[in-house]
Amino acid sequence: MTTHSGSAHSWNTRAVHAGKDDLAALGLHAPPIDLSTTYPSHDVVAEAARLDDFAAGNDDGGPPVYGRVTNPTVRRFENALAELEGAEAAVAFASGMAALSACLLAQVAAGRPEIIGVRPLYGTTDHLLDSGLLGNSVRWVAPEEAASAITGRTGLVVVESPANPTLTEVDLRALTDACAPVPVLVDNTFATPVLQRPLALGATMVLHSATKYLGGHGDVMGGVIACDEEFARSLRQIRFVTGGMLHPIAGYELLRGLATLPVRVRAASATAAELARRLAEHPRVTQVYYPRLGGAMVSFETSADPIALVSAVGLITPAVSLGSVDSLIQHPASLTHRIMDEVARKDAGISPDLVRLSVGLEDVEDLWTDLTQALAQAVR
Ligand code: MET
Repeated sequence: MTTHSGSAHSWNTRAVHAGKDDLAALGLHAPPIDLSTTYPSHDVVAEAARLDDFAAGNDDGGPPVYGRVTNPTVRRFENALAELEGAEAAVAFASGMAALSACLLAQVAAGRPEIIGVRPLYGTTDHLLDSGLLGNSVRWVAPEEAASAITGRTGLVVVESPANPTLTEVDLRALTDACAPVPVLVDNTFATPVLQRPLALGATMVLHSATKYLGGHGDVMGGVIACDEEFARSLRQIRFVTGGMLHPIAGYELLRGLATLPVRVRAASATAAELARRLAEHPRVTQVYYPRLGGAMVSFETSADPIALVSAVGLITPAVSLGSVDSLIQHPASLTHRIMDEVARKDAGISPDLVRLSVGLEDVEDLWTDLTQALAQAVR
């Protein structure tokens, strides 16, 4: 029997095959979707033992017991994403926020409720940390101050790079070296494992809003943490009791999305880089933000009316979210980062003039035509 070994093939090849290596032997091509909420067992004693094991956060790949606890289709996506991020394990949730919440709850429950946050972060992430809703506290610091903010009760350093919405980049290697052994969680949603694998740079956990590039088509919501097996156990324990499990259909769609992730990200990034270059020369654009790392997100400040600009697009869709095959544009101060108060937004460097563009797979000339006509219309 021919099998695909993780080490024998390139990363791009693994993006296509990860999580599916057993399919041919099963006589299948597409991964099966298991929608069972419960699983029959005539061996109550064995079933009880498995449930105890799941409650302790273990998942040995054996038979499931209940759909809130584990699911074979979701497990395929978790295994694939873990492989692509270079992690021992991954734990999937119903959304990126559910995934982040599980990380916070795990650290709060372990008696390490102090979080060190590096701004900017996605607005609701910032709000979750700042509000202390899950029993945590937060200290906001610049990356180079993070290590000196650590105490015996620090549970996590939270950073996003490139960051939502300013695309600010952090030297992850320097940050993780300085903060060790305190765990560093990197939100890798914008970069994706195509452009950056934070665990190889010393991060402890990688967070994805899988809704974005991993899904890639704007039709599936999910979140996932890639980490070592020890953290994965804590996260599964939290998911067991909070019920934030990813739906199996979402697991299927996310696994399907991974296969095209490298080509989607590279194609959209090339277009985004060109748009960033053109925007920098546009008379109504005062500042362009585009990561050194590349990627398909471009943000810019405009002397035009940013709200009118977002309303004036035709081909591009005025909407929050990102990472879809089609381009989306939005005004962070009004929408994705609205929940932060004005002082926090200022601290994060988010200007009221900032517009965030998620570049899709359309032709660059069509996108440029739409952007320039919208910029021309958007008078203050
Ligand atoms: C409700 S606002 C958000 C969604 C998404 N995280 C974004 O940054 O666009």
